[in-house]
Amino acid sequence: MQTLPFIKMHGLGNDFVVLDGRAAPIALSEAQIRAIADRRTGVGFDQMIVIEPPKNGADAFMRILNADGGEVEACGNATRCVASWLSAEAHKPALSIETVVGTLLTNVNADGTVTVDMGEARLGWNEIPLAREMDTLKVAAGVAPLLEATCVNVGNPHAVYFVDDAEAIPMAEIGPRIEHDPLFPQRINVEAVQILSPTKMRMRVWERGVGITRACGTGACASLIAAVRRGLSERKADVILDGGTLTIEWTEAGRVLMTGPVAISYRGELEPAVIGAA
Ligand SMILES: N[C@@H](CCC[C@H](N)C(=O)O)C(=O)O
Repeated sequence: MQTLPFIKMHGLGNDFVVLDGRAAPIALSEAQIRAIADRRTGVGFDQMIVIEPPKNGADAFMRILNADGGEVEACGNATRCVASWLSAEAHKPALSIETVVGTLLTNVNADGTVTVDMGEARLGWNEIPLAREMDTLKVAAGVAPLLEATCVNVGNPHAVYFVDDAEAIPMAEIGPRIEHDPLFPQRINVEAVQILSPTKMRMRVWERGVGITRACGTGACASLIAAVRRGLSERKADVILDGGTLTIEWTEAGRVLMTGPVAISYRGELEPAVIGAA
């Protein structure tokens, strides 16, 4: 087995190993992904991204894998990172990137930040999905002090809890219990959100399949949408995460726009001993 080149990127500390599978397919088992995700013996990442040839005429397809090895539908920060990399390569700021749940439009802005149009949020109970019919605005589920969620699907599922003090929430303890609540048949990403003003909120996250991360783009989108639905926020606001700030807008037309910085940390090659660890 040969070495496998990768780029390590991050959006606000939400970090990614990005593999280029356009010229030759890359198929890794869940065990291999987990081995590469190991922060001591592998590289370490929140998500692994495999760029593949487009299936429907976009600029590229991106496959998204959580650190636990499971494939997921959406990752806002990784989409912005991939857009930045592919835009530089293609010498054009605007791209279309396919994912398993649809094609996303991206733009590298003049200041280097990247905006992604995450599409339309889904708010129906069976679109989150929840295990049984209920109003997704107020879902009685969770673990104290997170007891009533607003659920939003922005490609992936989120349970957003509004709190008085986000720093006081023991996310590492509560997050995994909510993630695995049977009400959420596909498990769920968990956000604790403190409203600071109608245009600013603080968000902490427990990511499905990963754990605590410094930022979650789709989580920031879900938080803004949940806050608008509850009358707590304007349609455009800054979401302050552990790793920095994303600007999120839910347009009147229903599109969800996310803007923020991206960075390349380093380029490297995965050794066969790591890839083959499984
Ligand atoms: N970090 C991401 C979300 C990654 C996927 C998530 N853990 C899930 O399982 O849905 C983002 O920036 O959106």
